[in-house]
Amino acid sequence: MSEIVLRADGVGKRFGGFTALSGVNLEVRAGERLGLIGPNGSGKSTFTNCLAGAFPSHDGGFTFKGQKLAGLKSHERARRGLARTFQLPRPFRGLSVFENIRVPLAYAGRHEATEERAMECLEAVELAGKAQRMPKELTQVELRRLELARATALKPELLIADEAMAGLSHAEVDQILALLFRLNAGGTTIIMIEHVMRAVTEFSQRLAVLVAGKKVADGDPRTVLSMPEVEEAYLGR
Ligand SMILES: Nc1ncnc2c1ncn2[C@@H]1O[C@H](COP(=O)(O)OP(=O)(O)OP(=O)(O)O)[C@@H](O)[C@H]1O
Repeated sequence: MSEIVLRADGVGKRFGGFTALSGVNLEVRAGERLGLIGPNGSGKSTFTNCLAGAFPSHDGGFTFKGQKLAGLKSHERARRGLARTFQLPRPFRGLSVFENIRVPLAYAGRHEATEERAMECLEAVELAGKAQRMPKELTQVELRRLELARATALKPELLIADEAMAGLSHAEVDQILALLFRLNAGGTTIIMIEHVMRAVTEFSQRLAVLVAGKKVADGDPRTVLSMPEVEEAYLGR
């Protein structure tokens, strides 16, 4: 079995008096494809934000590649190999597709040829042909592909894909799935947060389920999805 790349230990987060996450433990192994699911408002994005360093957790913490992440800012976590996509893609609207990838690479201070790496990233998401276009000229699925290129430009070891497929057609979901499978085959560990159940079940080797900020299940997807508490909470049966 491969080594544990990420460990969450008792992660908790409150917003004022509201507890959004409570005592969440999770282990992810190198190269794994994990689906993190749960109903709206169950804490999936809050978990991602705590992990990525967008805001601090109140309790517990994360260990990534054997090192604690507490106190590290988002960009420091990114440099250590942790990447995430945003539910709503946030391209730099005033920059071309190419510059959207090149600029963050240059900012990250990579000494490798950033122009070549930027082009390689666009090729990987099949956007090389649109390198000189502006984000507003892209379709929804192309924006999601650009978001994936941005997130993976620094060759992360772990990618959290937060609802990368919301609102896409069946065929477009397949495009994103194929990209994520390809990234994983190249060695990237992936946590998929998704409401498109077909995609989650096709992709995930394991499922973890959050309900009201607590992890209620974690295991083989078929077993997890047939658990009565998961069916009741998640599928509303
Ligand atoms: N910045 C914030 N301030 C106050 N409450 C917040 C904040 N961010 C999230 N919450 C609350 O925390 C809870 C968990 O939200 P979160 O976005 O993590 O859920 P989610 O599982 O990602 O939902 P969805 O599937 O709809 O994206 C929700 O009740 C939400 O309203």
